[in-house]
Amino acid sequence: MARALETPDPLAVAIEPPQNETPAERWAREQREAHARRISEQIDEQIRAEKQAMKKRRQPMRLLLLGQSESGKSTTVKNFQLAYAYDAFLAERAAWRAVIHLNLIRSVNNIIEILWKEISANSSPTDAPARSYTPMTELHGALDADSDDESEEPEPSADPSSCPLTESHRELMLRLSPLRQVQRDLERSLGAASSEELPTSSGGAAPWSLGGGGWRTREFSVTSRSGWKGALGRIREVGRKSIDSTIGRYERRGSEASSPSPEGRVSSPAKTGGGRRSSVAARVSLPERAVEKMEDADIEDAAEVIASCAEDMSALWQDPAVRAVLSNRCMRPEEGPGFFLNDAARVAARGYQPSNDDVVRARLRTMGVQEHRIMFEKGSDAGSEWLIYDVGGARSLRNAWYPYFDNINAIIFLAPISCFDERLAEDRRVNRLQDSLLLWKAVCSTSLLAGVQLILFLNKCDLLEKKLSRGVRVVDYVPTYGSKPNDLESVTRYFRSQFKDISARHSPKPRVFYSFLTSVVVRLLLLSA
Ligand SMILES: Nc1nc2c(ncn2[C@@H]2O[C@H](COP(=O)(O)OP(=O)(O)OP(=O)(O)O)[C@@H](O)[C@H]2O)c(=O)[nH]1
Ligand SMILES: [Mg+2]
Repeated sequence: MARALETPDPLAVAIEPPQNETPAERWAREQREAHARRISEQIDEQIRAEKQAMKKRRQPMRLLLLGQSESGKSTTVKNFQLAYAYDAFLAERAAWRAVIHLNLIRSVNNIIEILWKEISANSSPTDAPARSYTPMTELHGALDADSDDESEEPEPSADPSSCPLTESHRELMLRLSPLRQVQRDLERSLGAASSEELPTSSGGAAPWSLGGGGWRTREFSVTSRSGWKGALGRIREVGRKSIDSTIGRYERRGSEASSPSPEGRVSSPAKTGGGRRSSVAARVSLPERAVEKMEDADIEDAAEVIASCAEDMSALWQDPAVRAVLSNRCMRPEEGPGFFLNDAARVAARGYQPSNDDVVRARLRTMGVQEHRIMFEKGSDAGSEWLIYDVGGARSLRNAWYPYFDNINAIIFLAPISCFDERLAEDRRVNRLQDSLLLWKAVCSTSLLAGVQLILFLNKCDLLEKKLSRGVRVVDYVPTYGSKPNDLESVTRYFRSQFKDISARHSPKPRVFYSFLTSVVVRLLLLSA
């Protein structure tokens, strides 16, 4: 033990300065030691930074998509999935078939509504169809921004000779009448998101900014795998049924719900049950199903009826007289969401499987907030995870946004700038562009988002370009536009400056303004930055 204490510490011996060290040697040694210390500290710092970065990388990037209804939020998510989570996209692709079918037949039914209205307006009171017409919410027509007139369709002249529709058009429409019931069945199957009706809202553009309703918990949250996709994902191969009996069921339902009486009149849904059926609609008579709940097999039934109507649907859309009626009423269904009539033959065909583009173009309203998890498989972000929150943009759904403002890294705000001449579906008094600007202002000024990066997508530039080239004048709806040229470049520059100005004036602290001109329906096409 005593020997051990007498032994010098080998470490101290190793680092002690050499004996007989001259001042110059000492200075050089100290320089060397200081340099080694600096290097060591640098290495420590580097290790610390790498650890931090790794920790950060494990934290998912949280991205929130905001914007009014039909601004393109869900379409943007589909684009992200296509680019970065293709396997997940593929897994869900087949489930979109029913949505696309619903989109297709909704266009057909809406057009038929207009045609009946045209016939009714040009008929004498005795042979006018006795029915009430549901408002068109999906077709985009011209609007007068300053007008308080709530009517959506210009009334045609009441001159019977001016009506281009003939008896053969009536027959075509009657043959397609089973699609009304198919629409109802698919809507029931797909749930509230597929309904055309939305509660009107008195909450303004940004209800959370009014206080009170903004502090709700995430009660509306649903994940991307729940809801209708889950239900449709369970669809299994069902035994093929007799096409005739399937069509017969729908013809019976359709005839009772809305097909014309033998005099060619259309009975209102309230008048179902009585009366004789037309020769077209009553080929097969089957007992009414007791249970109305849609099952997997019913979706297949709907697909069969749609397939049997494929030719008639194409004929309706290609018909010059039908186009003339739509055009007279300033109706452009082809510019509305979820328009598939140009592809009716393909989409309605038996065995149809949606393509990637079909899925991107399909329209299904988002209810509540959907969470999408994307794991980057390649590129500089490989291994990192993104959580994308896609919200329902209708005014009545915006209260659910506020809880998602917390702990978010970035927001993509979509403003559809082609909508400068359209009204909000939830509140017909409000111009859609005006609603987007109000919403943008509320988002910019929300203090909880003061440190969050906002990225603005001025979307639907493809539709804007079409509209402008048709001669729709921005100044007629946005008087402050003045006499500037009515071309894409000038219009987008003006709209962008409006959004930029709001960001600069209403952000609680300075933030960089990032904006892009986009047409997300054509693969998140960034037209310019
Ligand atoms: N032509 C064109 N259509 C677009 C564009 N972006 C979206 N759409 C279409 O507009 C419709 C509505 O788009 P969605 O992405 O469902 O809109 P959303 O913002 O999610 O709407 P909500 O879920 O109601 O809030 C879809 O049918 C899209 O295909 C675009 O840039 N150009
Ligand atoms: Mg959506």
